[in-house]
Amino acid sequence: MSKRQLLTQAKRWVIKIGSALLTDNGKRLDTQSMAGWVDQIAELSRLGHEIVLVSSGSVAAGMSRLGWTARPSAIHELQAAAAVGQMGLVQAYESHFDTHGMTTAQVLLTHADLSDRQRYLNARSTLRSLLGLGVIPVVNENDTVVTDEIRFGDNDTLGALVANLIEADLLVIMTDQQGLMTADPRQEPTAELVSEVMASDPKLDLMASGGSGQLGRGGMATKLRAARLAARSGAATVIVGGREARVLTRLQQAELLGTLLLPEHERLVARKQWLAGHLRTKGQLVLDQGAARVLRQEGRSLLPVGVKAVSGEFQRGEMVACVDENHQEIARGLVNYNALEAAKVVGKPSHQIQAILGYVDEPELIHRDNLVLV
Ligand SMILES: Nc1ncnc2c1ncn2[C@@H]1O[C@H](COP(=O)(O)OP(=O)(O)O)[C@@H](O)[C@H]1O
Ligand SMILES: N[C@@H](CCC(=O)OP(=O)(O)O)C(=O)O
Repeated sequence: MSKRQLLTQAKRWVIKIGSALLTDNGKRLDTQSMAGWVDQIAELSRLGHEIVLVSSGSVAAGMSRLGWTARPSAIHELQAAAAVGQMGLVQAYESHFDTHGMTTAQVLLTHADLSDRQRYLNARSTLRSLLGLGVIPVVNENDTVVTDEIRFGDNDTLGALVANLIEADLLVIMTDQQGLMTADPRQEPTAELVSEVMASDPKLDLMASGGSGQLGRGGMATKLRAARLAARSGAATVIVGGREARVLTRLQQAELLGTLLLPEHERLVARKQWLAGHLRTKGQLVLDQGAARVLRQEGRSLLPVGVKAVSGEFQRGEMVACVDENHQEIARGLVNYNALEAAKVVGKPSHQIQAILGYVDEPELIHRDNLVLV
């Protein structure tokens, strides 16, 4: 199977569109191109792919609405432009998606949001709910409250963080070059396109060391870093020229476009390695014999009904150990309920969670994707 078949099979895509591409010479939003990408995203969605769009362009759109011709350097002016421009940006997406009968949602995030556990979980469940509802989330940085990000314009990293957050299979970074080239094509006209490579390959650092274009901020270095970040949760990345005709649908058909950066491990393996190695356990769940057996032998999710006792203090999303009746550890995983809630629902069938807690987040205590056997 060609590696490009990965793209046809990738269920969940994060598509990042950079400033360099979105703005018509930095003067205004290129709404005609935006309409073209929206048409393709609508097509991908009809084919069963789930899409989160990460779109830059608020600063440039704001500059044009405010009648500014040069990008300001003062942070508060950039933030003001972004606040004005974000309105135009989401308006343009909303109206184009509407022609396909599709609904969009605006999600503004900061890197700090994603490093706070509770906010991370909230962002994750919001995005998952939106995808479940068939809505297209349109994500940008919350420029009103950030400083460095707006200065370095690093939506590439945001795209990768979103890919990690929703466990995407694929991150597509659309930019103004055809992909990652052997050198910055603005300086080296003979530079050639790299078609397929492992994201971790050290020789890429030198290739991507050139700066950015006039309008973009991050250049290739942030795109490479984003691909490596996405690879940590097992997602592949494609860096591709967004001006190429029907670029997204052609990628979906496994056509050789742009640069494919591959992860070392497939998504679930990468995620489980990360789970196993990175988190401390905050509590324990004692399983009955049946639950211990299905976890060990069939790799299934852990339901509350198979748990006899809960100990420790843990929050939703934290790591707990699953032990058998002899206190032998079987597995560990990220728990869907906090210690108090878990204590109330253990031993009970999942359909009773609603009646016991007054709400239900998930039917499992630990989903199998979040569970590693030890
Ligand atoms: N090896 C490379 N291959 C392709 N582009 C490169 C490379 N090194 C640096 N660049 C520069 O990166 C720019 C794209 O990044 P950037 O301007 O930040 O765009 P965006 O707004 O899409 O994030 C290109 O226009 C190019 O000048
Ligand atoms: N959030 C800001 C800046 C983001 C930005 O420029 O990022 P990038 O497209 O990666 O260079 C905006 O929407 O203009």
